[in-house]
Amino acid sequence: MAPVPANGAATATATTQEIRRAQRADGPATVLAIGTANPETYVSQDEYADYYFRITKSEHLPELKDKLRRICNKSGIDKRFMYVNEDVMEAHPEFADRNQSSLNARVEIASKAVPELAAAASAKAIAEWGRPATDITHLIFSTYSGVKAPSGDRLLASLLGLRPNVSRTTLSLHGCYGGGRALQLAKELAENNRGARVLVACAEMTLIAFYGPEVGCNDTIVGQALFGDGSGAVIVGADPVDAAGERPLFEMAFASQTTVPDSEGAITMQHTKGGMDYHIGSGIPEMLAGNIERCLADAFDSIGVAADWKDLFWAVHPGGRRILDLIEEALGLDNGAMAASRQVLREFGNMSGTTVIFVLNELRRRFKANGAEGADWGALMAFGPGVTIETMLLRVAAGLKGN
Ligand SMILES: CC(C)(COP(=O)(O)OP(=O)(O)OC[C@H]1O[C@@H](n2cnc3c(N)ncnc32)[C@H](O)[C@@H]1OP(=O)(O)O)[C@@H](O)C(=O)NCCC(=O)NCCSC(=O)/C=C/c1ccc(O)cc1
Repeated sequence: MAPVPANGAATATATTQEIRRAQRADGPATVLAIGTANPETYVSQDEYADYYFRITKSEHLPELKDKLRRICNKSGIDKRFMYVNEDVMEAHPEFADRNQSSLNARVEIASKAVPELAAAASAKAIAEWGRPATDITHLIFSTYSGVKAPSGDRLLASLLGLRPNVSRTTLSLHGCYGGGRALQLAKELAENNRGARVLVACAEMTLIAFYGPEVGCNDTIVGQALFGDGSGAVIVGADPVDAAGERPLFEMAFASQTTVPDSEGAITMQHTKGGMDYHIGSGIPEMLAGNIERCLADAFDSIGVAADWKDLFWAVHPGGRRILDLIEEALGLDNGAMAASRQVLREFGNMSGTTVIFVLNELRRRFKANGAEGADWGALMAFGPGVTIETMLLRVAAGLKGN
């Protein structure tokens, strides 16, 4: 057997197994940096019902406006950032009516604006990471907000000045679990490619699914009360290089995906000539609360760690206030356990797959403020169409300990 040098490079006579072993990282994937971005304009939740019915010229539907106001009041949201504003609606009045053809115009705008928003979040993550953008080896871009080919990952790579042989992947239509999916793939890439540095960028804009209210379509009212725009970026890599200033924030210990049986119709998304249609079933909070403990227990069993839910930190996708309430209840947690998720929901709303990265960022901020005292294991959970539940077990890493 030919020896493999200490730097991991295989010699010319090495076996394929030795080459394979040399390609793998030694340690687990870690989160090395996080960045977030939002469009410039935001709307306060108190004013949203008046604003939305005005810009979609729907004042003739006062009952629906009252319903939207009722849901906004119970949403746990203070404000949301959105690309769509009065100027966009002036320029594209057809966006208000989903029975008119508008998909082309939406995709035209989104195919530039969404990668630009992703570039803003990614640039912040790269600056925090401290290494040149050309050291990024893999890019995973997740969005459903208007896709065409060549896909947004190509534009994003060129906006950031990534190297020509960066290995790019776009994920689409994963809805609110896109961030969880992208992070799991980043973990696999980082652990299977020694030295890999994976940029995960998620960006969503409600532009693709923004239209006026319709009698009989309560999904639109619920969506209008909850969804916002944002982008989150994470740099993932194993075996952090101290000399390059890399300081790991979280270790990614385990990741899994679960599909809830008989749930196909519960959350759906589909492109139509008038944008993207979506359906949000009324029992989603109950469905998630009824399935989440099994996912967590299976994940911890897989790695042989006995966990008490009360001792974990939580990065749960805030799909809606009631989802957080029911999950906390199902797991027997205190009302403060999901404070990071609730804060992100309050400040930004539900930004689909991007939201969980904002929650991770908020957790990091909180840990930095208290030196990560007492924290060790945590769970990141994201949900979306399928119904799909993404679970990732995290561990606080060196970069969060001490101030
Ligand atoms: C904040 C909510 C919406 C309301 O709070 P509540 O404590 O349940 O309050 P109420 O029980 O008093 O309900 C208020 C109103 O909301 C209505 N409602 C309550 N969920 C529903 C319901 N899924 N249907 C249709 N009426 C409802 C409910 O019927 C009621 O109507 P009304 O009696 O006329 O006042 C709460 O139910 C909540 O957090 N629900 C979870 C929402 C949810 O499932 N989110 C996860 C899915 S997210 C997703 O699929 C994303 C897709 C997406 C797609 C496109 C994008 O651009 C971005 C994203």
